[in-house]
Amino acid sequence: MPEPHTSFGARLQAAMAARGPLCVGIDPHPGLLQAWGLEDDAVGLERFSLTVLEAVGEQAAAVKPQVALFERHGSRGLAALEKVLAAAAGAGVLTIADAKRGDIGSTMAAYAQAWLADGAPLAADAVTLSPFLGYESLRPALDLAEQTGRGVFVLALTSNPEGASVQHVGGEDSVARRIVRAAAADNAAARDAGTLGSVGLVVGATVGDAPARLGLDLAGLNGPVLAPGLGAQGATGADLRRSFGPAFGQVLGTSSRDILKAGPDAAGLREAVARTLEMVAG
Ligand SMILES: O=c1ccn([C@@H]2O[C@H](COP(=O)(O)O)[C@@H](O)[C@H]2O)c(=O)[nH]1
Repeated sequence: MPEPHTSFGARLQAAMAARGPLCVGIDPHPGLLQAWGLEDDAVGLERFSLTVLEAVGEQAAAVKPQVALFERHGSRGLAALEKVLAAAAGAGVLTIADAKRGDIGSTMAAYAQAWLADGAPLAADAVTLSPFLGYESLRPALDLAEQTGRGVFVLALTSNPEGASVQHVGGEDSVARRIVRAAAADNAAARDAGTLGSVGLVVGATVGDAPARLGLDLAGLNGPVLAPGLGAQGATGADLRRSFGPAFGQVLGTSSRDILKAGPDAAGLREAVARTLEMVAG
């Protein structure tokens, strides 16, 4: 019989307890590549990403490669991403592929295979998903993540101001609230087992009082909350505490550009992560 997996929720919970509640984004923007003296090509992407991983992998609870910035280089960019994901796995650093996938169920199964199957070239520890086709359309990914000990982060309240025009709709029964409720139901077994569930949500660090105004029970989610928006988008550690209240302990803050601009010097990157961690943990 195959060994049972330790769930993503449990692994992330342990990493956050050991290293602090910070995820470092690996976003190789063309401007950053140039500032680091790298070419805007697959070699540059790989060098950039491995530099980040080697410098700060041990400080972060997870790293989050932004898939779009690899995809813009086609197959060579994706080959670079495969190497980065493999290097992180080898170094024991959890990876969240920020791919924001979502599709009708039959095709969703293929996206799930791509990011969450054992042995898949692009397998990460978790992937971000978009529930715009309906939360249940994500079921193939939710099921495969559970089978393989991986996780997902479903967009609920995104960090961009335009997100409100969809996510806040519905008053008492807002779109965001439905997503939170559905994810909490999927984490019920983990709650009963006393661990953090593997179905996480994305709620931006920039959303202010929206979680309270919309009545989101994020503490009841019993899963991790990935909170992008720190630094470059203007959010602070104090914003996280204000927005998430009793769910603050589940929050994994994430920052990309604000940390990455300190590279390529490894000491500079480490200092930027330490400063961000201090701001988040308070
Ligand atoms: O609501 C969301 C969901 C994802 N993101 C992603 O996080 C990083 C943020 O980068 P910064 O440089 O720290 O602003 C980026 O990859 C986004 O696609 C988000 O910002 N908001």
